[in-house]
Amino acid sequence: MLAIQRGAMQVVSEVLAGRNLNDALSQHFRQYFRLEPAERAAIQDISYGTLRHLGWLRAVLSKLLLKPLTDPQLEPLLLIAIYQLEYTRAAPYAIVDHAVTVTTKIGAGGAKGLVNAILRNFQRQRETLLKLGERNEVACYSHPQWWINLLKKHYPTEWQAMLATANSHPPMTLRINARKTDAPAYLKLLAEAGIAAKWLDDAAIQLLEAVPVTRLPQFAEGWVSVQDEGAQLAAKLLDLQEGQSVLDACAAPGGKTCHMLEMAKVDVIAIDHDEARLSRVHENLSRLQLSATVKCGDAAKPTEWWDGKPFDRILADVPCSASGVVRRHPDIKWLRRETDIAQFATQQAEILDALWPLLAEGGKLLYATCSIFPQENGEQINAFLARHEDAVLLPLAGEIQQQLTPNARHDGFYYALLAKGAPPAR
Ligand SMILES: C[S@@+](CC[C@H](N)C(=O)[O-])C[C@H]1O[C@@H](n2cnc3c(N)ncnc32)[C@H](O)[C@@H]1O
Repeated sequence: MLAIQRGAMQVVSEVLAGRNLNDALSQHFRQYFRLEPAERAAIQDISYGTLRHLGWLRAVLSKLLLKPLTDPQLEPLLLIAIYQLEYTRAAPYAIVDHAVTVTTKIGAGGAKGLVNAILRNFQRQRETLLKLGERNEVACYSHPQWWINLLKKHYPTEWQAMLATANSHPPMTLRINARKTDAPAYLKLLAEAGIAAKWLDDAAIQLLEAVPVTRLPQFAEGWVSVQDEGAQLAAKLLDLQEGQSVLDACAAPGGKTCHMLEMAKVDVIAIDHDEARLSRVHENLSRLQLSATVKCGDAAKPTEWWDGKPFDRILADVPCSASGVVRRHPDIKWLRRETDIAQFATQQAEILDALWPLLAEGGKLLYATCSIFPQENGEQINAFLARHEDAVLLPLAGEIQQQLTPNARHDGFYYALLAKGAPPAR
């Protein structure tokens, strides 16, 4: 357990210093390449869990500390150890003993007694500490206060359920490649492989328990991809017709690009401004045996990459707060600042305004975010409609709500389908 605790401590410490959780984990696994798969999985689980429950864990720690910690490494070590004591099945004595040993290994041996005392006090005072959330919303919901306040304001009846969902484990959902098979046939393959699953809708199948993709039948052959059910709506809402030209303006890692190509014979240009992330688009296209034109470019500056031919369909899956997918990325809620929301909204408006002239008359643009904050969603689209007289907001097919809030089936998403017509005569 030493390598596990030390690893989780280092990863959580990096995130608390401002680093993205996935990057911190990948870097750790590159550096400690001899870790066993089970050790990697445990480091990942403890890091995710600690960040999921960070609000409560920090409240507990501050209650147990009589004075501030002098060594910055001790906070993440104590947080992950308290997380393990409360949420994992590891033996409590081993958690405490190993945390004390890690204290020495990281050169903080002088704090061994303190680490031991805090963890033992946690065990003794657990019942009282569990009640910390009664008077402290950050401890109760493990989200920053500004985030809780925004949800209370915009979702007065749903906010508590939304925060609870954001702290839960996300479902693993598959998208069946319609060019290779269909959902009923793939469900049979899953059953034969001993993987329990249920069919949600169209191409979406939810696994009852997450498995590594290498266990999925025909994954390498491109029969299936991992994609949330909410994300699978984008390609469906675009109403694609054979032969259309489609721009996917913020495409990486290519989940929606590939879904569009699986659904219809269309010509897709996939743009993203992040060269490194574009390699994932190439990988996905290649595994699924699909093809698109992939270009590195800034969606807000089309003159740098657009050949002047209007598109029939545009998908603007814009950068956003990602507040609808926090259960998949629990670092997000701690790394975001309230002021980031307005910055995202400005960036999104720039992208939308820059893409609108690229849409053919009669064409459709789908604006998408994985955010639950109205400033990036409904308010953004209302402001866009006020600026563009030739834009019309269309109802979504199948009476799908524009704002999807996260639930047991899908993550939080927002969709607005805009059609381009002539501006009204004056
Ligand atoms: C929500 S993700 C897109 C997910 C993708 N559509 C999918 O389904 O797999 C947003 C993407 O926008 C890209 N991005 C952000 N700002 C951009 C810009 N100005 N121009 C182009 N891409 C941008 C990011 O690099 C990121 O890959």
